[in-house]
Amino acid sequence: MPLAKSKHAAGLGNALMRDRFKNHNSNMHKQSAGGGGIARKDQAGNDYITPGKKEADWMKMRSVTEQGALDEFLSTAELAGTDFTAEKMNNVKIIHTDQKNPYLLSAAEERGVVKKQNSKRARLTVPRRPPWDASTTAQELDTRERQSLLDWRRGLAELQEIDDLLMTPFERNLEVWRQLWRVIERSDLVVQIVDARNPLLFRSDDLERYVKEVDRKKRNLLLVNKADMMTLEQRQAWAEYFVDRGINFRFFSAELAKEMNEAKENSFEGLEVEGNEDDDTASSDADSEPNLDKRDEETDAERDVVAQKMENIDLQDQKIEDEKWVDEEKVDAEAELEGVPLSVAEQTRILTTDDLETLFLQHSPAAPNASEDTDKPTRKTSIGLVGYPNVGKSSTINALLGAKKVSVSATPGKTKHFQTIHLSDRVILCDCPGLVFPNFATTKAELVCNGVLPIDQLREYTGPGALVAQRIPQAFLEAVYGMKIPTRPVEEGGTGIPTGEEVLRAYARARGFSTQGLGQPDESRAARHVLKDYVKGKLLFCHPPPQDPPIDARQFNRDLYDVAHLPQKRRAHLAASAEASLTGSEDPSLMDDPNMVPMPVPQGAKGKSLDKQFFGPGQGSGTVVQPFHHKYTDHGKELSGRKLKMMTALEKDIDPADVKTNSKKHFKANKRASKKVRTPGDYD
Ligand SMILES: Nc1nc2c(ncn2[C@@H]2O[C@H](COP(=O)(O)OP(=O)(O)OP(=O)(O)O)[C@@H](O)[C@H]2O)c(=O)[nH]1
Repeated sequence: MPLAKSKHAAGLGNALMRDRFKNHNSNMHKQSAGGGGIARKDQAGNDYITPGKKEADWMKMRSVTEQGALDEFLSTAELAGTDFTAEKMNNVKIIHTDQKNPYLLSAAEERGVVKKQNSKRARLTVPRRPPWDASTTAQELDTRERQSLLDWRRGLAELQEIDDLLMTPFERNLEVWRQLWRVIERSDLVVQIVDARNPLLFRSDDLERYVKEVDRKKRNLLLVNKADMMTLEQRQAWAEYFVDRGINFRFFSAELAKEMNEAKENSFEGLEVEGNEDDDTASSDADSEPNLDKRDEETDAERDVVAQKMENIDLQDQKIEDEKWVDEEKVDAEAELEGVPLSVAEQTRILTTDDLETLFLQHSPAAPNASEDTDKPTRKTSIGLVGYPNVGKSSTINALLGAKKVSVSATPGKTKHFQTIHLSDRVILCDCPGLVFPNFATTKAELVCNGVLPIDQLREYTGPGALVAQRIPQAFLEAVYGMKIPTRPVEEGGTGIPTGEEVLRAYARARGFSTQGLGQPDESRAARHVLKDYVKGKLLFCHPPPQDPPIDARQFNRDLYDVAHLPQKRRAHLAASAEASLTGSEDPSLMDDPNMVPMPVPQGAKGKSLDKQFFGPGQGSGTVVQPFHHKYTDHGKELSGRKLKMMTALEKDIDPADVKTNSKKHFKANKRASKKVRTPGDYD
């Protein structure tokens, strides 16, 4: 029998191997056939497959950022069109294994790294298009472009490998850079869009230099998008930083602009309905408000929201007026050069789409030399829009167009081809594919938190998890997620701030995410959810501008963690809880939830220190999503009996194995059943 068993086992193993390789080979065969690849044999009898034209076209616009060692080596060799052996010698990588903390840096280490980065910053360049003229053939230009990109990549590889500096996963695909070159060549104004939460990570100052190299007359603008995520104070701090460095910048929020567009549209629709006398629902009495009376509740609610939005927009204008006391003399250096002196109030204002279009028109080709008899430019003003994936280029264009003409994605990397959009008969927009510029980063964890490295493929989550725990105050995390984060007491060595592990375990328990086997809280899965919330801005953190001594980041962000920044549903819970405590009545949903933590209610109706311009109800709340309801469920039904006991045990940190079961047989059945338990998060 034992012989028979082992024979059987060996047979199965071999069969599996045969099966796997058979499938693999046939898949490969199918792929190469489907891609239109051409198979060749060299003199030594080796097989080569080159991608067919169809496949190459599809592949060439793919964004190439992070490459494995082999891919990097192969593509470098391909660009160089040279011999593999020689390239291999130049590309030897030194792997450092002696780092104390592989994921995060201590404050002292970070200072050291930043100092080193600053000394090498001049080498962070974007690739230049090699010079060409009418006599250059397409073939020659192609070769020169490849050579230029190769030289550039070698320079950056040196920074990474010899100087041991961590960099953003910058774009390596020549096709994508070619798109950027075209956009720059066409544009009168190149708008670099950056995420307001960390403008310097997303900004390439060398790009601005390059724009000027191409043509001195071209202008640069740093458009700090997602400014709805900042307080006025934060915008002031950044404005000061940009002004000091002569950077031409403006704040914008595609999200707010969209809300304003919608509010306007809705109010127009409202007016139309009210004014429509042919409407069946209209009363014959012209003095009354017949249509309003006849509207259903939903429409009334919509009107309230629109009215609230319009009120906030008025508030914004009022506040801008109020702010004019601020030093009117201080002007933006480059803006002044361009003849547009800006007050500090203007610098910190979030532009509307109309403002932005007016700003674009100031860069009309005819504008600088416009004489009395030529008030019309000879051609449309070209505006290039450039930036990392997901900074909001499509949203900005949509907001400018006032209607959905370009699809907006929540996944990075949607815009892949440079496209032109006629904004008006005077302005044309050139939308460049999202591309990652070479920049320094302190840790990979930082890149993950900034949405530059994708979360779905994340294996090392403890570093980014720790950053979230350090940055977002515990009370806010607890209030957003309706959970309690148990932390190690200070007497036992705790720091008073939860660790990443503590946050992720608490979240996993609250959502019922547990690992297979021992059923421990699934921190990895929790990390993916929490990090996505951070990237979306549901867990909000804005980087302060660098200065010496550094600005305290917690202090800089303190006004972002109040009730007004909680998701709508959590706010409703808190309001109900406050009311219940005043009236003495019980709100079962809150009283039953032992993990619900009260948030400090801010002074004043909306919080004393809030930037009311942009954080009124509904304003800039695009980042807020519905929080989960903290109840264990099985296919939508609330858990009961043993399953609930198991989950509760997990929550209390009791080993589920210690939970009493009715019988062994019953336990096995439950175990089988519990494998099928899916929480709504499984399908996220
Ligand atoms: N809060 C807030 N979110 C924004 C703003 N602008 C864009 N977003 C969000 O950011 C995400 C990315 O926006 P997109 O417009 O698709 O970004 P993109 O730069 O065009 O991205 P690619 O198409 O990948 O190049 C979306 O989830 C938007 O809702 C803004 O001003 N405020």
